[in-house]
Amino acid sequence: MRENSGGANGAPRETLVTLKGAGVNRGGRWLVRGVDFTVGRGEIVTLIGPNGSGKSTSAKMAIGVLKPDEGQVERLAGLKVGYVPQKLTIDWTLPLTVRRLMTLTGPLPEREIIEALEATGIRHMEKAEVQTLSGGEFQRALMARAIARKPDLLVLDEPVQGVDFSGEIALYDLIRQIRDGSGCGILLISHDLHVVMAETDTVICLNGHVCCRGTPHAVSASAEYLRLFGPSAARALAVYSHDHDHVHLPDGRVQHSDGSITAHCHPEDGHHHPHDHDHDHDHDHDHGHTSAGEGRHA
Ligand SMILES: Nc1ncnc2c1ncn2[C@@H]1O[C@H](COP(=O)(O)OP(=O)(O)OP(=O)(O)O)[C@@H](O)[C@H]1O
Repeated sequence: MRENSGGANGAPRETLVTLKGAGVNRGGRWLVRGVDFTVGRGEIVTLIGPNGSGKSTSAKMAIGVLKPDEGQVERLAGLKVGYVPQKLTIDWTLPLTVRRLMTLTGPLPEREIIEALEATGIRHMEKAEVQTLSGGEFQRALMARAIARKPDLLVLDEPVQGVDFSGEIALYDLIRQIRDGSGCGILLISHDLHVVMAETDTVICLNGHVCCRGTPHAVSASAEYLRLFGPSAARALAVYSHDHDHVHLPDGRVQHSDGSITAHCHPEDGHHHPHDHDHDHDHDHDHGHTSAGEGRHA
C-alpha cells in the first residue's frame, strides 16, 4: 500500500486505510456515496457532519464492519483496529466493573490492562461499577479497552458526546497522548461542524457524500478565539472553515452553485468534485448544511 506524506518530521506516513469512491446502499437508498479518504500511521482524521450524514457508516466501512456496495476500501495487511462505538449494548441491570469491561470480549494480560487504565487516567477506577461512571470517565474506560490491544488504527465515534467543555479538552489531550505514545492512526467522528481537535490533520465534512475537506485553523492563531476559549482550550481545539460549492436543502435535495437542483449529490451528478477541495481553507464560507444536529458554533 502506498504511503502518504506529511508525517511529523516530513517523512512519508504508512497508509493504514484508504477509501476510494466508497458507498453503502440499503434498500435502494445510498447512505453515503463517493467517500474518499486515507488515514496514515500517526495521522488524525476527523469526520464531521450533521446527524445521519454517514459518519458512522463511513467509519464502519474503513474498519471493515460494513462492506462498500461501490468503490473500494483497502486496509494494510494485518491491520489491528481499536473501535470505540457511539453506542454500546450493555445490560445495565448486571453489575460490571471497569476491569471486567476490559476483558469482556477476550482475555488480556494483566500488565496490558493496567497500562491501558493508567494511560487513560482511570487506574483508580478499576473496581468501579461502569454504571456509576460519568460520561467522560465512561469514554476513558472504552478507550482503555480499545488501546489495550495496541491497535494500529483507533476509531472513536463521537468520544466527546455528552462530555462538558473541560472534559472535551481533557479527552482531546488524552487522544493526542495516545497518538504520540503509540503512533497509531486515529479516525475521529464528531457532529460539531466547526470546532475539532487541534491535532486533526484532515477534516472530512460529510453529508451523504464528501462536501468538503481541509485542515483546521489553530485557535491559538486567532486572538478572538483565544479570548473566547481561553489558553487551555486553544491548545486542544481548532476551528474548521467549510468550503462548500452546494447547499443541502431541508427536503434532502441539493442546490448547486449554478442554481440547479438535483435529488442528491452523487459523483455522477457531475456538479461536485470532492477531490478539488483537498486544500487548506483560508476563508469562512457558510457551511451550507440545513439539517438538524449542528454542533456548537464558535
Ligand atoms: N442498516 C441500515 N439500514 C438502513 N439505513 C441505515 C442503516 N444504518 C444507518 N442507516 C441510515 O444511514 C444514515 C447515515 O447513518 P450514520 O449512522 O452513518 O450517520 P451519522 O453521520 O454517524 O449520524 P449521527 O451523527 O446521528 O450518529 C442515517 O440516515 C441512518 O438512518
